[in-house]
Amino acid sequence: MREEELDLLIKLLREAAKDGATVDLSAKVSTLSADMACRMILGKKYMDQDLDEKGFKAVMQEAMHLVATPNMGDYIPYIAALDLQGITKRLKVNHKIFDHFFDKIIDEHMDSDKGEDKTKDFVDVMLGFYGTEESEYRIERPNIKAILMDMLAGSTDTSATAIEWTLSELLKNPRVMKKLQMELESVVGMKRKVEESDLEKLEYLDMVIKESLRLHPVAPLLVPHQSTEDCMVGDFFIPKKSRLIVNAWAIMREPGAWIEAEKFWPERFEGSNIDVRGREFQLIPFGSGRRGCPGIQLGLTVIRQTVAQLVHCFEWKLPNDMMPADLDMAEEFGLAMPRANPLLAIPNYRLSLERDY
Ligand code: HEM
Repeated sequence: MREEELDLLIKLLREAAKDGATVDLSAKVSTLSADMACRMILGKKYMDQDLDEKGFKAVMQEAMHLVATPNMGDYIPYIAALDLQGITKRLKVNHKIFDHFFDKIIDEHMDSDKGEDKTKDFVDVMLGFYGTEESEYRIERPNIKAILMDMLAGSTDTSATAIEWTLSELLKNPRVMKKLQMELESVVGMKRKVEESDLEKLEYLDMVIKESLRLHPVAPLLVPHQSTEDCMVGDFFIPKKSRLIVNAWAIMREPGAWIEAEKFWPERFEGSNIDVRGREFQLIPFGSGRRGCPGIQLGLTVIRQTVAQLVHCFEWKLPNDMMPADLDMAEEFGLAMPRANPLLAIPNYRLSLERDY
């Protein structure tokens, strides 16, 4: 189903390429990522209006923004009830929108055909444990909704943000774009599209994505953690129950840990065993340890497959004869850190397929 969704996007971009049109890549990738996530988690695609008139992306980004905004009430508990920044009020409105949406999805799944040969999606699996007395895993409707929220929030904005930053860096660095296209030409060839099974052979692609996640971590401050016991970190005493915020963005640009830390230079990973799984603390785009990201494998597959396909199928240039060096790379604040301004580019189809897809 991931392949089907990506094929739809490629088809749309081929039409744009015929007209020489400029494409809003940020919007296209965001829709792709939301559609993939909905199909994998909820079993089908939902239209923007199914959630709210503002649309899926806007409502999800509002949630991300609100949970990342420092709330004075967390630090001065006796003013929390006053909700001086209006965060609680806005979160309640946002929560209601998701709550109705998830109720609708659960009801649809409960009413749908339970035939033996029906392919089960993630919601069906959870409903298998719903209210049962027999299983040790018993979950109720609020648990299902919370898990759905985690899965959707974890998988939509994150992959889309990582893809838009990688494409931005490639457009800003034509040398790297060319080198990646040459790797794709030699591994995949110009007569077919990239398959998921090609990904493990694409070593330069892997370095490009690592380098992009290093400079543009999707969750720059990870997710707030709390210490379960008193401990020492270096010379610092951290009391039990402290809120801990890890500045992954700063760690991954730390000049003591990286040569020319600000430079986009994928070759730094050549022959290096530093990976993104949080075993080496200088590269932690998915966090580390027991509360590290559980969706890492899926996230990496979606990013690799999408970037590889877009770069293999099309030449890209910036609109209005903009020079690569002039591409703006401003960041937007939130739990996730997308581009502040959409990435616009003009595609030009470059494959000569043996068969049309
Ligand atoms: C590019 C893709 C992704 C990136 C960069 C990413 C990044 C992260 C980061 C940095 C954290 C916090 C880790 C920490 O604080 O140590 C996290 C947590 C989490 N991620 Fe991801 N993620 C991605 C994709 C996904 C996907 C596809 C899913 C689910 C399908 C997912 C589900 C989660 C969940 C549930 C948590 C919370 C884990 C916990 O608190 O125990 N993520 N992710």
